[in-house]
Amino acid sequence: MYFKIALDGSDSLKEYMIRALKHQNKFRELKALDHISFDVHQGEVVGIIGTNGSGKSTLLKIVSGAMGPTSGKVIANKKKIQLLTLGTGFDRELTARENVYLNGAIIGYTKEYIDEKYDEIVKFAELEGFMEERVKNFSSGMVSRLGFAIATMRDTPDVLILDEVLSVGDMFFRKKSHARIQEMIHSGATVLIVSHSTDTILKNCTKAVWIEKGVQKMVGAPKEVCAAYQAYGQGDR
Ligand SMILES: Nc1ncnc2c1ncn2[C@@H]1O[C@H](COP(=O)(O)OP(=O)(O)OP(=O)(O)O)[C@@H](O)[C@H]1O
Repeated sequence: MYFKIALDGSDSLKEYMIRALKHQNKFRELKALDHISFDVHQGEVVGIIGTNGSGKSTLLKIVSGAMGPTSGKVIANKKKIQLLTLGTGFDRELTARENVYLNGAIIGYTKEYIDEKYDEIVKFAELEGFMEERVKNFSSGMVSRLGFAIATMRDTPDVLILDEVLSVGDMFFRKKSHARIQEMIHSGATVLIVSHSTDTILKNCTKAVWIEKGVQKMVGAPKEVCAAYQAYGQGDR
């Protein structure tokens, strides 16, 4: 997977467009993922680890179909895959209530579905009494709780992809969100989890994939893969 990175960044979209028309924009290519290949069987819970910028989120976006790879392919039933990331699709100028509808629509819920689930979402996020407040006045924990409640309110899909959603909120909310994710995992879904916590991988996963700087370093039992990753982190990188 290649990304085009601008070499001399424009300060505004207007400047970018003018440069584009004059063919003045210069780019370099960044290889974000290189020859990644692994199988995931039904019911497996696969943990993906790697240091910052290794390509984990890019991989999840490709698997979910949110992004097309430059080359290679993902063989999966795309209709039944759900990517769960937090913090996308919030407008801080809108109220929390408005954001439930906006964020829900982005995820693909209908208005009727959100109407039906609204009270449940507010209760799970523990934001009763705050829903008419603008989100810009919320703490980051409150925003994350709302995002988590919206994203996990639907029935579990066949393939569930979780991008760093297990470290949300304070310790009490984290316990609750962990239980919700466990429920989804144990409902028989195939799950892909990105996490920086090897503890999370060891507790939840049946297989682990370690990706480092876009390259697949290891695929195997979580215990072995996490041990190799930790040894790498402690040594010279
Ligand atoms: N849309 C994009 N355009 C350009 N470069 C991108 C884009 N998305 C990701 N990248 C680059 O691709 C590389 C991999 O990014 P990615 O977000 O997949 O890593 P990650 O392993 O999920 O990182 P982190 O652990 O920090 O969340 C990074 O160098 C990043 O800057």
